[in-house]
Amino acid sequence: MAQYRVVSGSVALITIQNPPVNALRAAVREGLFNTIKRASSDPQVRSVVLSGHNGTFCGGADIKEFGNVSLPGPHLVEIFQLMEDLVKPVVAAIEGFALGGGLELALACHYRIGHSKAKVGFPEVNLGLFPGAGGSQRLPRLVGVPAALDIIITGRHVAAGEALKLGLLDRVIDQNTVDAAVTFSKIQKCTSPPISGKPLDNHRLGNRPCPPLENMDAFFEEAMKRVHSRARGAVAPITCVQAVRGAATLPFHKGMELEKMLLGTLFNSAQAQASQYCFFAERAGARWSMPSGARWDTCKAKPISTAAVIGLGTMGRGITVALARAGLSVVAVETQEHQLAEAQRAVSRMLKGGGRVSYSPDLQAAAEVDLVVEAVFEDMAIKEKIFKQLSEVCKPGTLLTTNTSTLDIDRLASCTRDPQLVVGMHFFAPAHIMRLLEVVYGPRSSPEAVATAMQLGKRMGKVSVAVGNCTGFVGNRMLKPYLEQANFLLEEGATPELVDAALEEFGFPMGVFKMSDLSGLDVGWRVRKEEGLTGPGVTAGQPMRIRHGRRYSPLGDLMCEEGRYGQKTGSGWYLYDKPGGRVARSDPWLRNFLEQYRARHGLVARRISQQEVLERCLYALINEGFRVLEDGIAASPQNIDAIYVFGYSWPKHRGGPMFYASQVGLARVLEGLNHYHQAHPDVPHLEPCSLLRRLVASGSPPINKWSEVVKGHRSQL
Ligand SMILES: CC/C=C\C/C=C/C(=O)SCCNC(=O)CCNC(=O)[C@H](O)C(C)(C)COP(=O)(O)OP(=O)(O)OC[C@H]1O[C@@H](n2cnc3c(N)ncnc32)[C@H](O)[C@@H]1OP(=O)(O)O
Repeated sequence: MAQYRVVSGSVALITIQNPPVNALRAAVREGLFNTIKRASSDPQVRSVVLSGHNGTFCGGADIKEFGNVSLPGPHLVEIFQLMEDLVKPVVAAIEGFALGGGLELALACHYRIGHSKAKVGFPEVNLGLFPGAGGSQRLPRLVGVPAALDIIITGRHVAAGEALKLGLLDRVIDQNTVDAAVTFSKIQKCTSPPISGKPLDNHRLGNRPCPPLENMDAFFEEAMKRVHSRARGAVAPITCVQAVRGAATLPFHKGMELEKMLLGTLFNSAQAQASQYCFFAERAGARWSMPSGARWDTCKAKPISTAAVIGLGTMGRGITVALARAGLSVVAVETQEHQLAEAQRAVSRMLKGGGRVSYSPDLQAAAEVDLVVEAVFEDMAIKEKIFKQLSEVCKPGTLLTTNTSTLDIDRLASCTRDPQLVVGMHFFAPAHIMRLLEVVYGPRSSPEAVATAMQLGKRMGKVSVAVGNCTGFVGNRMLKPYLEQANFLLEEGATPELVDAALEEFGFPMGVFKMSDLSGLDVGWRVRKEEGLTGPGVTAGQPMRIRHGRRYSPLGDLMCEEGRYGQKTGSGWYLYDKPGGRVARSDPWLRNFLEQYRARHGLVARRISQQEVLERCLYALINEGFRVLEDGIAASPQNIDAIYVFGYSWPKHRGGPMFYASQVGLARVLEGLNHYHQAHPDVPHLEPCSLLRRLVASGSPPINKWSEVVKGHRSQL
């Protein structure tokens, strides 16, 4: 766990060994504690080098241990103090990553030498924590308060070059880092009078004062304001500011006491648990499986080096950029000449002149590629035609994928020669930025096709989740009842402002109505027309607020009929200063419109609380999530949560909808749904799904045990 060797005659080389990232689990902490003591008392040893096995220094504390009430083995703070106090120079040899507790370990060393490709950082804030093993106190003393606060609050990875400039690293080298650190440590020994300890004092960060900061009060006030407005209810970023303020104002030992107290408030908090759950949910998608039993570890991906993107609207352009950035050679096809020229300019701008992209107005240009992503207009007839053509044009074995967000993958597959080569690759806008990729398999998609799309997602840096084929797949299927509830709430007396405020306070960056204005109200309108819910498909005399015997809200359709498509037309649920404007203002027209609508339909507006908004919107969405599990469309609640956190901006500190349901308590969610369904019996989305009932009847097991209940439940359906 921590290997000890004496090298070069007098250097104790301590190597952390805990693959894959050398996380500091109990046995590693034990090993570090013992080897530091050994180096201290070994008369042959004059200096110490600390390194990580297999090219990674240390990925920090072991997140898997965090569920424990008290962590076993020696505490990191104790180990780091022992190391800092050592009277022999200690040098960190940093290759790969030094993150979280790994960077705190390096800060407790007297010197830090990094490889030019190394990355350091404090990502704890993403786990609902902050650097609570001395990092919040030592980093500001080394690099100053503003730089330290930025690193701690953002959780970003700092490249070696920047770390050198900040003074976080003493040297950056391109050669073998351990060898360089060994040589460096011996020089320190030669220039330092032996064993007195005094010459190292300036390198013990705990002994140093924080570099002074002018206008400190104003600086921290401003920082706190910024964090409050961005944190959207997350507590960890606020604690980061409090801890760094402690470093700037208190002596080290007092700062450490404050750090301990603050960490105590976060460590087992609901937000920390939710954020840490997200860490593992993000990675769980890679271990995909299909109902056929095909799995990630038994299916091989096809090699892909060339791709074609068909259709260069906003999505197609983003997809082209994402593929090119992943190193593929891309043919971008758009039949409309003016759109092609515009897309070429936009893609070049985004790629800043890099990437291998060629452009063509002709589908024939896709003849030789390994994979196609179709990203044309969301219209089944057009897509079917393109898939037929692609099937004739492309070389045998080309994977044909579609970016459709709702349409039937299997229907598209049936237009092709090789339906097993067809899968969905559902990107999220903007496609070159948003992390999520839903990889949708149809009943005939081959495991190899799924493996290839998943592998490509990984190359693009996406969080890829394999899901089954149904209308809307996982994400949009669950979104439908959420949007529906928001519209019903408007009918009953709420305003877009009230609904959005509740959701934004919950932690979404944008409420549902601001989000609809951003994406364009016409998108859903077109889908509803295709589904025959509105437009010419609706039979004359059909009541406006009922479809297929269920409650229906035509509000979105009426807005579109008024030409209010959202930001793009300058008005939607809100008013904007111009078409394309971004700042939403309340619109008196809308208030009037809603009043008239309610009067026309005999609806009496009532006061609606934020709690009702949250419960109806979120519980309806969660209920559909249980149906998705029940139908086997998603393989696990973790997959659903990853989709929501990385594709729909569900707040990470709430852990995704299914995790949130487990935190609220399944019985309470069930009770809420029962209550709202009784009040609205014509809304099937509010009727609790049978899997939820069964989970509650099974005693509401923790989320990692749901799969057993799901299996039993599905076998009986
Ligand atoms: C008690 C004291 C309290 C506070 C002080 C200290 C707190 C901390 O240190 S919290 C931990 C801070 N560190 C991190 O947040 C780093 C987390 N890891 C990563 O960001 C990445 O893993 C990486 C950048 C280090 C490497 O990325 P990559 O090469 O893409 O690998 P993976 O992310 O797929 O990870 C591989 C494998 O390792 C598991 N893992 C990674 N880090 C940890 C960890 N710190 N603890 C436990 N497990 C870790 C990860 O889950 C992957 O395994 P699975 O595929 O099985 O999930």
